Amino acid sequence: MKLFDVFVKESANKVFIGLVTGVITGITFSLLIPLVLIALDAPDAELQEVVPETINWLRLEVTNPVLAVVFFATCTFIIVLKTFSQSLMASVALNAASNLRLSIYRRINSAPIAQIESVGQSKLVSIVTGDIPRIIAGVSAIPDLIISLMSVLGVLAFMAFISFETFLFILATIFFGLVTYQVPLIIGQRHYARARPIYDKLHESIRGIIFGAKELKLNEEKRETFYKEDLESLELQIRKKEKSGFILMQGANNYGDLISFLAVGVVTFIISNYITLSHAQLVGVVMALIYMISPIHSILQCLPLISVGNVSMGRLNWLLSNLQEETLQSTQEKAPEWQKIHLKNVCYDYNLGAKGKDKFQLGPVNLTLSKGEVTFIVGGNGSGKSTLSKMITQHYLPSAGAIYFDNVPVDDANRASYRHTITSIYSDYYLFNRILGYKDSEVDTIVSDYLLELGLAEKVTVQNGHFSTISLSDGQKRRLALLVALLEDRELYVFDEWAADQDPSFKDTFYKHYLPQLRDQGKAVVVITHDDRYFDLADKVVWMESGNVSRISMSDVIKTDKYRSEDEKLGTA
Ligand SMILES: Nc1ncnc2c1ncn2[C@@H]1O[C@H](COP(=O)(O)OP(=O)(O)OP(=O)(O)O)[C@@H](O)[C@H]1O
Repeated sequence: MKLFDVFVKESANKVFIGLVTGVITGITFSLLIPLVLIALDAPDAELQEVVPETINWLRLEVTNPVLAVVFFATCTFIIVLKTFSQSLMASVALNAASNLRLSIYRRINSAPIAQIESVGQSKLVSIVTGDIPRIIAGVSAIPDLIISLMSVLGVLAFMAFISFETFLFILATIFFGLVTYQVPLIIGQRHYARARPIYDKLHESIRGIIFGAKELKLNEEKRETFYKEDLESLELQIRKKEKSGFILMQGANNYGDLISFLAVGVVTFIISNYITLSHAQLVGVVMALIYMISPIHSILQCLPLISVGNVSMGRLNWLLSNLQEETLQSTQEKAPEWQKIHLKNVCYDYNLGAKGKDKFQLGPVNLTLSKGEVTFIVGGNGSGKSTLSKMITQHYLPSAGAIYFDNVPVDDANRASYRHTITSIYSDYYLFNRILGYKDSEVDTIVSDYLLELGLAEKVTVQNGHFSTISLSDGQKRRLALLVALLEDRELYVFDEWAADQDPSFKDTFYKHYLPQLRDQGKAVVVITHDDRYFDLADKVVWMESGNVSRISMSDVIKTDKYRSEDEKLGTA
């Protein structure tokens, strides 16, 4: 997609009307010049007989009143028409810009999690906050460019009318000016374009300085190294590239501003030696050229914006091709009732095609999860617990094998419906400051009860579904996330190390109260945990090792193991 397509696709009709009115404005503008020339030079003899040459109007002496009225009426007409044309084009540009932003939000919203993770947060943020505004600026410059182009075309038409040969000379001069203007402009833009990938790295470093502030604060050497190598050096690279880009572009702009005068010089000093022009014709051409300074200046102002916008458009196109929409069917349909989830030879590959230590393959995993059952997934760091759970919650799609809800395989046609039966709290969960999907105060009472139950009532209140604050401790935030999950009342619950930062008493409450409660309500519950003290509370424990399920223990075995190990401890005591 090109920048201009974004603009035209928004409303081709309006763009066409804007173009036509732009042309009329340009041509009308050119008509002012002969009017002035006539008034200055050769008042019409017949006109003089009918109308006195000078009249008194509001104590002002007005020469050639008929021409004066025509002149000011034309000026008013131009102002009205130009404003109309600009407003029309600007409204198309603003709509295009806003719709573009909305489509990006929608695309991110509907992209598969794996693709969002693979693009990376920094690049995503850099494109949304850096490139989109540049694209918007580029799109917004298109109307000005078009209207100014039309004005220039109108004036050129007027010149062709005065003297076609002169017009050809001027056209050649302007063409030469515009071509030579492009050289520094293109080099300048290259410098800007080279700065963009450095911005991506800088965004990552900025995240480091904000989110790693605590770590850096405690180690002067680390802080200095990070500052120098990851911030200062990138800033210096960006500064260098942008400075040279700016100087070249500024030089190009100044040169561009003089293109019209260049033409004036050519007409005054050169063309007059080759083509015979009357004094009136010469004055007319020079006036027209001087008038062209403003639209040419505007064109040259717009061109860099449009071209920088095009660079950003390239990055956006890259993002769009790497962030595809999931081909899911509408979520309106309710998923069929289910009792069990079966994972059959399910595999997942990060970095498909990668080799060696970059490659992690999960599976093939065979596993059954049941409603009314609490399943713990346990294992060492990096063994694949979260990856497995993200497949269970339908965030990652298996690269091989299939997941069945009872006997129904999950596919694009029903995935959205099954997702509606699932809720999860991952370790990188995001806590919204309100309860989404509920209207007004209908949830306030039930949320207030939960806040009391979760020990948060003194910290947080709720009004019309909005939490009074989410500036809470890590453990408290997780309790609020648990509240939201409980409120959703889904059929499958997945908790990824939810209890990791809870105090001992609440950890106990989670394992001994909430998990059994969810099981008694007939929910399927999956808990990723390292809390081996509570393993015996699970109905099933799935042990992961290097991306594979190494063992599945049922509750009676876990309990026997636990008592055996406690006996052993007592025996050795
Ligand atoms: N977004 C990702 N892109 C590429 N590889 C990834 C990604 N996320 C995880 N991995 C790799 O997959 C492997 C398993 O990660 P996973 O998060 O599933 O482990 P885990 O058992 O949950 O670990 P932990 O107990 O530390 O949370 C790791 O080796 C990791 O490097």
